[in-house]
Formats: sequence, C-alpha cells, structure tokens
Amino acid sequence: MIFRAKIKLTDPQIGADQMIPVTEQILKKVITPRPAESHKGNYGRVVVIAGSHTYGGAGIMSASAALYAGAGLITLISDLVNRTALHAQHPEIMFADWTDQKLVTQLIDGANVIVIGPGLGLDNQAQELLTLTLSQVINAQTLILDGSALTLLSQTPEKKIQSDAQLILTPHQEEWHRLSGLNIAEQTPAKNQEVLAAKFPESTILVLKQHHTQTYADGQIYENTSGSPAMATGGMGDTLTGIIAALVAQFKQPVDATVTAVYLHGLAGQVLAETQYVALPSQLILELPVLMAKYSLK
Ligand SMILES: NC(=O)C1=CN([C@@H]2O[C@H](COP(=O)(O)OP(=O)(O)OC[C@H]3O[C@@H](n4cnc5c(N)ncnc54)[C@H](OP(=O)(O)O)[C@@H]3O)[C@@H](O)[C@H]2O)[C@@H](O)CC1
Ligand SMILES: Nc1ncnc2c1ncn2[C@@H]1O[C@H](COP(=O)(O)OP(=O)(O)O)[C@@H](O)[C@H]1O
Ligand SMILES: [Mg+2]
Repeated sequence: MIFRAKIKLTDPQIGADQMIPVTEQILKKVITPRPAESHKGNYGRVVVIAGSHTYGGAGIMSASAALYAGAGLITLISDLVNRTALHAQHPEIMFADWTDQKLVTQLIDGANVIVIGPGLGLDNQAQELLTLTLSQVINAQTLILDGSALTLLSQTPEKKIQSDAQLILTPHQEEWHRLSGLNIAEQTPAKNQEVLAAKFPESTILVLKQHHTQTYADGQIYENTSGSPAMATGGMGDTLTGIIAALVAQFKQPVDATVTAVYLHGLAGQVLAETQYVALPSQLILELPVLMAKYSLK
C-alpha cells in the first residue's frame, strides 16, 4: 500500500511529515500491459499548445515526451517556425500553425488531453490561445496548464479560474508564487491547499514542482521520492507535461496518472544520473518506454 494518511483540506497543522510518499509501487499499480486488440485511438489524443518563436524547444520537448510515454496520437500546435525542427526529430507528431484558429478549435475539440503553456510566451497570441482553450474545453477533457499559461493566469489574480475540464496545474515554486500570492517561504501544505481551493475548481490537481515535488489532489498531498539534481536543466518541466498528458490519456484516472508521471519522470532522471552528471530532457524521454515496459510486467 503506497498511499497512507488522509489529510483534511482545512487542517492548519499539515506538515511535511503528513504527506503521502510516492514510491515505485505506483508504477506497478498504474502502468498495465497493452491489450493485444487495441489501436492508437485507445491510447489517447494529446494536443500540446506550446513553443513560441523564442521557446520552440519547450513545445517540442513536451510533445516528444508525450510520444515516448505512449500517447496514441499527438499534435503540436505552435509557431510555424517550429514545424521543420519538430519533424526533423519526430515525424510521428502532427503539427498545426497556432494562428489558424479554426484548425486549433477543431484539434482542441478532438483531444482527450490538452497541454498549454510550455514556452508559450506572454504576448497577445499566447493570451488568445489560452482564452480560446479555457473556453473551449469540456468536462470529458483534461487540461494541463504549465509555464507561460500559469504566468498569464496570474496576471488576473482577482479572477477565480472557471473550467469544465479536469485541470492539472504544474507550476514550479516561482510560478506558484505568481499564481497564489504565496512567496516560497509561505508555501506550506495548508496554505497551498487553501489557495488552491479558493482559486480553482474543486477537482483541480496541483503539481508543485521542486526537489521533492508535491501533488495536491482530492484533499491529499503526495510527495514524490524519485529524482536527482542532475535533472536541474531547462526543459525538464516542459518534458514532465508531456509525460503527464500521455499517462492521463492512457490510464484515465487523473490523480493516479499524474502522481505516476511525476514518479516516472524522476526515476528516468535517476537512471541517467547513475552514469551522467547532468540528465538532459531529450535523453530522459528515451528511458520512458523502457521503464514503462519493465513496470507493466510487475
Ligand atoms: N528550451 C526552451 O524552449 C525552454 C523554455 N522554457 C519556457 O520558458 C518560459 C519561462 O519559464 P522559466 O521557468 O524559465 O522562467 P520563469 O517563469 O521566469 O521562472 C524562473 C524564475 O523562477 C525562480 N524559481 C524559484 N523556484 C524555482 C524552482 N523550483 N524551479 C524553477 N525556477 C524557480 C527562478 O529563480 P532563480 O533562477 O532566480 O533562482 C527564476 O527567477 C516557460 O514558458 C517555460 O516553459 C523553459 O522551460 C526553459 C527551456
Ligand atoms: N534538484 C532536483 N531534484 C529533483 N527534481 C528536480 C530538481 N531540479 C529540478 N527538478 C525537476 O525538474 C523539473 C523542472 O521544471 P521547470 O522548472 O518547470 O523546468 P522548465 O520550465 O525549464 O522545463 C521539475 O519537474 C522538477 O521537479
Ligand atoms: Mg517550466
């Protein structure tokens, strides 16, 4: 049994010792062998809206991570300048120009999981894409908000975020500072729970990234135990968004899938750190299918 104590949303005394540690058992529980009679449509349609002119790599890393973590069909919606670079690396991933609003709307409508934010930037185009996405998603979909999308949301702090979709937020501590108003020293479990409940729909999952990432969901807090300082490289969080998207798309239960994705990401980093001083995101994704095969066999 991996998950222990239940933590009440309102408990002001919640401390680090009451978090639920996540271990490799979660991989065995969630990652299951693929049924022989299945096809790409069974493993989810993921759309990644990411990667501006300046931060093209972020979109490519997110979409590539979704590919290696097993999503059935993936489309990167991005600045047109990123298309050739994407296809030079991963022709398996489809591409759409993010200025084509009709196509973007169709792709969002057809997706099971949408990622928005890695390297999105903060300009009008980015804001329009975020507004369109938030208004377009429905309750059968999962929307993962990361990077620039979180920074854009924090520019209207008075507004409670409304969305019918299952939301997953993946801020690092500074992004959570901008969103929550809590500086890093104030980011205690109780305060984080309080702000999450006040500003976001009840089902929202918060993945607060750090050395031992904390996932807040259903009134509980899961503390990740995998990972390595070798992972402290730009693009590592962009990569996590794709892994979460792929696992939600395949294994459906969003809390389990998210906690598993965070653990798997850290474990892949740890595997690289056994022989490397630094773990690059583009190397980390190569470990994912290997680890997933290993743990699916129990
Ligand atoms: N190759 C690409 O295309 C890449 C594209 N990217 C995209 O760029 C966009 C901007 O994202 P961003 O994270 O780089 O910048 P920003 O939001 O200003 O935050 C940095 C500030 O936060 C602070 N900080 C505090 N705690 C922290 C923590 N635990 N983890 C991390 N930071 C922490 C930190 O503190 P300091 O370094 O000063 O100590 C600093 O002051 C975004 O869309 C992203 O997806 C990147 O992924 C890189 C590769
Ligand atoms: N020292 C560390 N130990 C474990 N994980 C780390 C460490 N440093 C960074 N990470 C992980 O790397 C990722 C960094 O995310 P983020 O800051 O959003 O990166 P980026 O935006 O550059 O892609 C998070 O998942 C975080 O948990
Ligand atoms: Mg980031």
